[in-house]
Amino acid sequence: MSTYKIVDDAYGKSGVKLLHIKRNGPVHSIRELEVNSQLTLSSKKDYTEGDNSDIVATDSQKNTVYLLAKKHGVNSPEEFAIILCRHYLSTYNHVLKVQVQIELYPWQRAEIDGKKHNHAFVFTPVATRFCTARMEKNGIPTIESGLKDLRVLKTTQSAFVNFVNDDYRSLPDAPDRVFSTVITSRWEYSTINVDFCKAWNTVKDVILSVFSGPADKGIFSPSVQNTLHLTEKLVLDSVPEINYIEMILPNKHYVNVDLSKFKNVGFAHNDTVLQPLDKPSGNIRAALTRTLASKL
Ligand SMILES: O=c1[nH]c(=O)c2[nH]c(=O)[nH]c2[nH]1
Repeated sequence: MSTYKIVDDAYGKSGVKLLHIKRNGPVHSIRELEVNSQLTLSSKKDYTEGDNSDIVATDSQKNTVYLLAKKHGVNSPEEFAIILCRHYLSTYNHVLKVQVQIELYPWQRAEIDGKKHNHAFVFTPVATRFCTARMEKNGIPTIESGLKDLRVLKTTQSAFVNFVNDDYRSLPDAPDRVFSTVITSRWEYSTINVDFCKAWNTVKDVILSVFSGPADKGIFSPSVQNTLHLTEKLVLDSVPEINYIEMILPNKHYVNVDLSKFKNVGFAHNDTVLQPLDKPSGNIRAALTRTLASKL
């Protein structure tokens, strides 16, 4: 007869959306979040016996998100995720493990005639910020943060040459090409004593500066791989509380259009016309971690 063991289980509510408004006199600040909480219980009788007596309903988890936002406010998404983890573990003896994922909507304070507005905001999707907090009974929370959908493009200072030249190659060397990608990155903190908003902005700024270089001259990239690695190195150098970072860079191709057949159409300018390709894209990924000696 076969015997079985449940090896991985968690349940919760995903897509709990909330807008938190903090009023400081006439100056209002907002956080719009989407929260996903997942609990793992000590007993599996809900799965095996159909006994619901230990289940903190996913509907109650939704209520908890709203109630704790009202009670504690929402500072950074990371801090709010930790508040939720601690709440479940301290309120329910039989909750063994909690994972809270939060996505932050990219609202920015509006600027009117160069002045920051008291209570108007603009949706500015430069990049989406997200985080995950994980905590076990009697443990300490671990935090990972990240960004996604950061789409960038530069028109020069990128090359791709000297790669494998064999019967399968058709791509010519490209000493000067367009470099465009949609950046996803996630990183792990070695501590929760971090200014999470400052750290997130530092990572975003490092990513943009290694990709772009100085405003007038730019910075040369010999490959997506090398730019990815230099970015991760500078992130670990810039934020000591981060001990691991991973980046995924799809290489969004912009290909030449062959206009050589159109001999009778004159071109007054030496402009470039390229065709953006949706698919396929390259897909370059790597993670960088501190070696033991350099950990905090
Ligand atoms: O930066 C690049 N890395 C690659 O691995 C690769 N492969 C490719 O076709 N173009 C590029 N560009």
